[in-house]
Amino acid sequence: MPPLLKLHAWKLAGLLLLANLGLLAHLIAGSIKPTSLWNWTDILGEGGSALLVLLWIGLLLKSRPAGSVTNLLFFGLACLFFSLWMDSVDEFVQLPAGVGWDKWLESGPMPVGFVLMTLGIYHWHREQLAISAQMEKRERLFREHRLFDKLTPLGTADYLRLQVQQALQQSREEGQPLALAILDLDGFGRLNREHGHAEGDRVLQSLTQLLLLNLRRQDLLCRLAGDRFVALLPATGAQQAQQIAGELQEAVRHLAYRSSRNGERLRLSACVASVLAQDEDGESLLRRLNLALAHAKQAPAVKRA
Ligand SMILES: Nc1nc2c(ncn2[C@@H]2O[C@H](COP(=O)(O)OP(=O)(O)OP(=O)(O)O)[C@@H](O)[C@H]2O)c(=O)[nH]1
Repeated sequence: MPPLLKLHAWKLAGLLLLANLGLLAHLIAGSIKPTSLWNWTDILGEGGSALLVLLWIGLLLKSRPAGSVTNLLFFGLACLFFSLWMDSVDEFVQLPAGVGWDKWLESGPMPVGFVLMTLGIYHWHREQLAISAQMEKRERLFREHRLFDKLTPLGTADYLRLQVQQALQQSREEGQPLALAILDLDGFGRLNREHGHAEGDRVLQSLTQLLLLNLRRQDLLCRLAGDRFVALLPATGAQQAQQIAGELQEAVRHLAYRSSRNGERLRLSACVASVLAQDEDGESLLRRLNLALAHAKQAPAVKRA
């Protein structure tokens, strides 16, 4: 049995039974009209409408999950179908004068069907709103996923921008300082060329773990680009930020990273800088941070180390 019939067998059997009972009642009470009396316009209009409603019922049951909304829509459509079917039957069957029940069968289920359909469509609308709200949540989650780096478990530059904006607002509200520290590996391009891109990836992953280990719980580390990382340091003054940046630089210098090819030690070093947030927006704060790094890079290596 097709799944559609299996799921809605009772409903469909009930509709079929009612439609046949209606036909039977007409056949018992009346007689078939001669074809010369058939009104083809009515037959096509009413019979065609009944068939279309049957098609709607099929599409409805095929496309919707079983449940109360589907039932309301089904019974609504079933009433419309029954009315139209009875209307079509009296085009072929002549009932004796004085019979009135056929008018009830034709007109009675129609308004009931419209009421059920209205209720069904109203609940369908509410169901759609709930589904849309769920989709929106998923979409937000998906969008936020895109803000995370693929290589490291860190946020991207876009994520950093969002977090900096929020942190600036929070620091203003709480009257706390906010600082940013930046770290950029030295000669990473050369490391890539000499040891391969895959080795470079592993260096970035180890470096990420190292930096995270050396930061506090409240700090946020993001990967700004390539070999450049930024730490957002809430409730941190200029001096403390400088100290944290210096510690990160030291940690990188002491990292005993061994290449995966022959286990040789790859010596790493990094350039760091830090800035204290002023009364400014996130973009200008990040611009100042990059500028501070550019200045630090220009300083002689001996002075930096
Ligand atoms: N392995 C690897 N390399 C990357 C990735 N993203 C960027 N890079 C490389 O990182 C290098 C960064 O180059 P630069 O900005 O010149 O950095 P650098 O070679 O360390 O130069 P300085 O910072 O001036 O010392 C480029 O060669 C990029 O191809 C990545 O995800 N994985």
